[in-house]
Amino acid sequence: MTDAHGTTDGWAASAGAAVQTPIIAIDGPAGSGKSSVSKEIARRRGYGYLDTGAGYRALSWHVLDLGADTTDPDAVLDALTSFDLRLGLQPDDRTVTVRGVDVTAEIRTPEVTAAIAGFTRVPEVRAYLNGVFRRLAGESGLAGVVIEGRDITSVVAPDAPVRILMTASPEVRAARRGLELGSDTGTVAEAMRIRDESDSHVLDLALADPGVDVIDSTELDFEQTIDAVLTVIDRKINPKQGGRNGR
Ligand SMILES: Nc1ncnc2c1ncn2[C@@H]1O[C@H](COP(=O)(O)OP(=O)(O)OP(=O)(O)O)[C@@H](O)[C@H]1O
Ligand SMILES: Nc1ccn([C@@H]2O[C@H](COP(=O)(O)O)[C@@H](O)[C@H]2O)c(=O)n1
Repeated sequence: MTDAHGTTDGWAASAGAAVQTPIIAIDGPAGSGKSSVSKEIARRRGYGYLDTGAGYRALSWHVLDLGADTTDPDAVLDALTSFDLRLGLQPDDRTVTVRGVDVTAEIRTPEVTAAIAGFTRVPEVRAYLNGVFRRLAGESGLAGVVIEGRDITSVVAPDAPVRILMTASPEVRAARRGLELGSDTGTVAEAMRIRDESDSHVLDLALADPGVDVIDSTELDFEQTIDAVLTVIDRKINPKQGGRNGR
């Protein structure tokens, strides 16, 4: 596990500074496949995997645990002073701790998930978390880090050599998530609609930045999606080889 409060040498100090660790930046709406695809890419390429949503979830848990109001910007900013977050970068270790407490399961509860929306529009909070994410990736010493979230291609790592926006139709995303959770697709679809709406201020699905590759997995199975992502990575990181599969 890596300490989120490490020193700030190198590229981690600011968004535009020199990047030593190649970043694969992946964004997408809820259920678009970001985390499952990013983890598999990290496994196959020996990269680290950084789930920025887990950072937002951990902060939500922390503020609630302090008994503070997640919709009060001052309370959330106060809470940052005691936010001792540890996030693993190994794709098969999802452990998240806050102040030494293992919150890996708690951060996925509906209560914690719902409370995140209270502070995601506070610029200082986003800037703080972005600094944490950049430090974690920049100090990892790994051959590469796949960072996934909502604003990675646009804000956290706009200079990343590989930037991908993952999409899938709302119906397909809800069906996949419903299958995963064993839940009713209609209920899942409604929860996703609410989250997509709330997240629309950080992720504009209609407007991928120039240079961002859009991968729509609506008609793709998991393996085909991985193949599409690897093709983009190889085209962007090893352009002289003409990309994976000669593309
Ligand atoms: N191409 C695909 N074909 C079939 N199933 C897929 C595909 N891509 C992802 N899935 C499945 O869809 C579900 C949602 O994927 P995942 O959890 O990776 O989404 P996410 O974008 O990280 O969601 P969230 O933002 O809510 O965490 C998972 O069960 C995953 O295995
Ligand atoms: N870069 C990010 C990542 C996440 N969020 C917010 O956190 C919520 C949970 O994220 P998951 O990836 O675990 O679903 C998400 O709905 C966003 O509100 C964010 O703002 N920026």
